[in-house]
Amino acid sequence: MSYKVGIMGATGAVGREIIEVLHDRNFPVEKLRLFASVRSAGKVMETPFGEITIENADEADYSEMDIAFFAISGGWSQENAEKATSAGCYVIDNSSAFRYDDNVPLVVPEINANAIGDSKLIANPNCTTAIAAIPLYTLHKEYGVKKVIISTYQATSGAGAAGMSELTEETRNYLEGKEVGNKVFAYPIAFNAIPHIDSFQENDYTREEMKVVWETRKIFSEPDMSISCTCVRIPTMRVHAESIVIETEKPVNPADAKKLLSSVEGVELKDDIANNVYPMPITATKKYDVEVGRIRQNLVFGDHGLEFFVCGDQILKGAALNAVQIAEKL
Ligand SMILES: NC(=O)C1=CN([C@@H]2O[C@H](COP(=O)(O)OP(=O)(O)OC[C@H]3O[C@@H](n4cnc5c(N)ncnc54)[C@H](OP(=O)(O)O)[C@@H]3O)[C@@H](O)[C@H]2O)C=CC1
Ligand SMILES: N[C@@H](CC(=O)OP(=O)(O)O)C(=O)O
Repeated sequence: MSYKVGIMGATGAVGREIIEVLHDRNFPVEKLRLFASVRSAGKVMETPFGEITIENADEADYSEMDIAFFAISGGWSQENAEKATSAGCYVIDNSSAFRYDDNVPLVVPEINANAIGDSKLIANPNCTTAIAAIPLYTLHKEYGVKKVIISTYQATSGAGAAGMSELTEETRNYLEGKEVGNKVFAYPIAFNAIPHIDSFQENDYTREEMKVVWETRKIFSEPDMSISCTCVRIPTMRVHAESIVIETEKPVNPADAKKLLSSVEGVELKDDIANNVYPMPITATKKYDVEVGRIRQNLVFGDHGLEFFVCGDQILKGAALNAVQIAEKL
């Protein structure tokens, strides 16, 4: 069995990576179609599947596709998902448009693949959420996680291809002594750290921070889990890093937690401080597994608390890889 696959937003940071992951994982593709805006329509893209001419996403005929990966924007997904699913096409949506809809499964396959059921529309989680999810869920199952506090260090590619270009251009401007500006980010990103990702909410958290709360609860089926997050943009190209503190129901110790996490699919334990081994964006880049390390007993919660650091390629596990894993489950 092989499938007719469409990628909507194929020229973007996530779309490009979906093409690579489909090829790398030998997804059974009968025909691959690439779609983007009218600006890109007609251009030819080099892919591991050969040269493919980009089509206008607004004119897609979904009856010609079995699965469509949506990687454009929330608004575009809102406008087009129904058209696709009613034509019999499965939609795996990378945007936040449907994640909080009770009728749409929000899936990290290693955790809640069974939530897919017979839904034609499946939401892919926020990247910060997806990267923390597997180590957190593993510890939750074993020790019962009562409270979670996360601080993030998020890469510019989280803001798409334009975010990466702004980092490169503004770093060059800075080093050449030229005026430094900003369009994608709220302030110049070069040599900076900006505690502001997505819009501010009524409770003074940002929407990115609240996504971690809402989505973790939904994926874990734990509607009351106590979670708080601070999201910060830093001048890296890709990979989101997260410092995570948990309080647990049962006593927990770092040695047992390391042993547990070392056996989990999707996690690479990088924890050997004697040899300076720990997670970092430069080692986690283009890696499917999320790196986990710096695991230690938390000083505040004592033997009922852990503190650790994760680094995950947010274009992969936070978007393209997770989306393709959902397609594999389908
Ligand atoms: N970057 C990340 O780490 C993550 C992103 N996501 C989500 O994935 C989606 C895509 O993000 P990302 O790849 O980063 O974004 P990019 O800005 O890098 O890419 C956007 C893509 O959408 C296309 N596009 C833009 N406007 C339109 C339009 N009006 N009609 C049709 N196509 C259009 C672009 O085509 P063209 O080149 O022709 O302009 C491009 O292919 C978003 O919903 C984002 O929130 C989710 C998790 C992580
Ligand atoms: N907001 C994330 C990336 C992203 O697109 O997330 P979402 O799919 O939840 O909008 C970041 O900027 O790092």
